[in-house]
Amino acid sequence: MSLLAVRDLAVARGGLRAVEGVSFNLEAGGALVLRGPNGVGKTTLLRTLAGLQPLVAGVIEAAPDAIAYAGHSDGLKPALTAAENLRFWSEIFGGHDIAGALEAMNLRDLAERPAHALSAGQKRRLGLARLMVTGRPVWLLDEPTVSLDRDSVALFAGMLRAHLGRGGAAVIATHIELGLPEAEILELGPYRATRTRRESRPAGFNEVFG
Ligand SMILES: Nc1ncnc2c1ncn2[C@@H]1O[C@H](COP(=O)(O)OP(=O)(O)OP(=O)(O)O)[C@@H](O)[C@H]1O
Repeated sequence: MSLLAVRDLAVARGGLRAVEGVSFNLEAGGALVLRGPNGVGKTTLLRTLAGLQPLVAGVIEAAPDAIAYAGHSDGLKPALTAAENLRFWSEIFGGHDIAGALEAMNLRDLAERPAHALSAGQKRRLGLARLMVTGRPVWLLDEPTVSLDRDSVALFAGMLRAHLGRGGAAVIATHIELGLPEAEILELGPYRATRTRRESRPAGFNEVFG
C-alpha cells in the first residue's frame, strides 16, 4: 500500500528553485534517505512534503493525516515537563499513550523535568519521542540525530526500525548512516534528484546499531 507517492516534484525556497525531478513511492515499511550537500534543498523538500510550503510543480499524494514532521526545531513547550509536552501532543493527535514514547527515547527519568531544563540532546530525544504519540504512519525527519550521543543515535535507530516494522514509513535527511539497509537513497544535486543505492552497513556498524 502506498503511503506517500511523489511524481516529478519541483520545490523552491526564497523564490529560487531548489531541486526538481523528484519521484518516489513509499510503501508501508519503506524508508527513503535524502542525501546531498548543505543548501541543496533537503529541508525545502521535506517542508514541501509536510505541506508547510507550496510545491512548484509535480504531484504529492498522501493519505489524509498520514504525515508527522520533525524539523530542526524540537517544537517543545519550555514551561511544560517532558511528560506534559508528550501529553499535549498526544491530545492534539488523538490520545495515544505517552509511556511507550518515554520508554523508546529513554526519557522516563526525565519525565517530570521542564523542557527548558533539558540538555540539547535530551530536548532532541523528547522532540523525536513526540513522533510516537502522533500515531501517524509517515515520518518526515530533518537531521534527526543532531545533538544525539552515540547511544541515543542507536535508540533512535531502534525506534525508527520499530516504526517501519509496524507498517510505518519515513523520509529522512541525514548525513550519517542510520542502519537501515533496506532504505533507498535519493541523492540530491542542484536541480536534480537521482536514486542511487540502498543504505549499506559500514564496517563495525553492529557495534553501534546492532
Ligand atoms: N528562509 C529562507 N529564505 C530564503 N532562502 C532560504 C531560506 N532557507 C533556506 N534558504 C535557501 O534555500 C536553499 C535550500 O536550503 P535547504 O535548507 O532546503 O537546504 P538543505 O539541503 O536542507 O541544507 P543543509 O544540509 O545545510 O541543512 C539554500 O540555498 C538556502 O540558502
